[in-house]
Amino acid sequence: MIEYRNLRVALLGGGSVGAQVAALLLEHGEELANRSGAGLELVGVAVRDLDAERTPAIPAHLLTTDAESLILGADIVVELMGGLEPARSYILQAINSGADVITANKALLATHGPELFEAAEQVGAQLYYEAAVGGAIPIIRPLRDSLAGDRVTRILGIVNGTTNFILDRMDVNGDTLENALAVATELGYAEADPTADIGGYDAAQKAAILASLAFHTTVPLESVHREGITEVTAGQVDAARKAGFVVKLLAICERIAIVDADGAETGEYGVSARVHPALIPAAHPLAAVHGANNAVFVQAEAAGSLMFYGAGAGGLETASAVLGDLVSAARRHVIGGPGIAESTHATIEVLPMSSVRTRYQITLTVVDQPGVLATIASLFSEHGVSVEAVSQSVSDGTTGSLPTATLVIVTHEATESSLASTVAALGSNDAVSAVDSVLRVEGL
Ligand SMILES: NC(=O)C1=CN([C@@H]2O[C@H](COP(=O)(O)OP(=O)(O)OC[C@H]3O[C@@H](n4cnc5c(N)ncnc54)[C@H](O)[C@@H]3O)[C@@H](O)[C@H]2O)C=CC1
Ligand SMILES: N[C@@H](CC=O)C(=O)O
Ligand code: NA
Repeated sequence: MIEYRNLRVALLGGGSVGAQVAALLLEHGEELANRSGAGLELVGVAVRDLDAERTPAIPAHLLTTDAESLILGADIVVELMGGLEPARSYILQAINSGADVITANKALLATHGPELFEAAEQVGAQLYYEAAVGGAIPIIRPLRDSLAGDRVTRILGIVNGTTNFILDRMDVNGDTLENALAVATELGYAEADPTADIGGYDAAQKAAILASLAFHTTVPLESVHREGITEVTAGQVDAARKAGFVVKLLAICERIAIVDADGAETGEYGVSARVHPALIPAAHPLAAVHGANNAVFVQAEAAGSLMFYGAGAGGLETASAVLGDLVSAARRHVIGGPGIAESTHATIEVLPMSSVRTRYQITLTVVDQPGVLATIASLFSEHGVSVEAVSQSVSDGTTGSLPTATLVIVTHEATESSLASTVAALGSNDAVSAVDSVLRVEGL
């Protein structure tokens, strides 16, 4: 057996991901050393409760509640506790003591990423975070390295396993959001506070990370438009299926040409990042992403369209990405030299949601009488929204003594602001009994 220099690995957090990382490190130590050129010695696991049950179990002699002492003297610190504090302080402590850091903590990176990257750059350390987006799927390294010579134009992805699992169960099994969330939590997919998942916060954090990486800039979390799945109804999921669509929570990061007041392109670009439920055609590859899987489409000027697909959540699956980062960190230690700084040289304007253009499906209950369709169509055109398709079906209800009908309208691309004013005008028009649903349509 080859004798390698040992690197001391400190693990912070022994939960769904941490316990799996510890087990794989202990089990595959020799193989990892052969791949890295250095031994990866797990010197301890900082936990909150020494007696908590863990799957798989972590040997008791490795457990400690003293994270700060564990970090001292570590060559590599793996942060898998989650949350902003004390994770941020521990990572800064690790960096400032010369350790490389691996984290899966997208909440922390999306909130304090620039501070952490700056601290790492100052001391020549490296911060690795493959597990923070798309779980096991390699997506950070492809954006950071493989596509570093290309120009990314758009990312369209399913980046939250829990919400994809829930929407899938609502669609395929007719499950409720509450039931499906309980199962996702049991399976270790959900965040410690699952509001982060269903409220779209987790996906927004990932969108901020992806947009920053892809466009070589810093996209603050506050500028990511965020809507979760709590307003998605079983009726919408059902209607979508019947109309040949599925509802997915999407993260969309785009490079957008900036236009002047007359709509002419100025030659400048901005970026936008948004997370919201959207309809996608049933034949679209993203529609076939089931369960807690994730998929990220990347479009780049030279490469064209690429798709990254696989397990987006789950302790063991996510541990795979952490182990990959551990091997990278160990190889870097063997070679020596400073870490590679984050590429944020392009300071690009982050555009507001109002300037995003997309297509919409609007479902209305209207009074079923002659001339209504013409009234509705003229409302759309008055607000600069072009209608692509309208379908009408008889509804069971009445407004006063008048029968009602359901109209499903799909628009051509329009700006959010034009759509918002159209919806407001529809809502206050006498012919419209109710605006039942407004969903964006992607991937057509
Ligand atoms: N579970 C998953 O599928 C994925 C999780 N992640 C991220 O990985 C990280 C860990 O996630 P999970 O393992 O699922 O969380 P978890 O809640 O199962 O585990 C976190 C562990 O850290 C411990 N901990 C929290 N604060 C601590 C403190 N101050 N001192 C010592 N220990 C502390 C907790 O007791 C718990 O055992 C999070 O940042 C999460 O967002 C990323 C991708 C997928
Ligand atoms: N809670 C997250 C875990 C992975 O990032 C998810 O459901 O995707
Ligand atoms: Na990943």
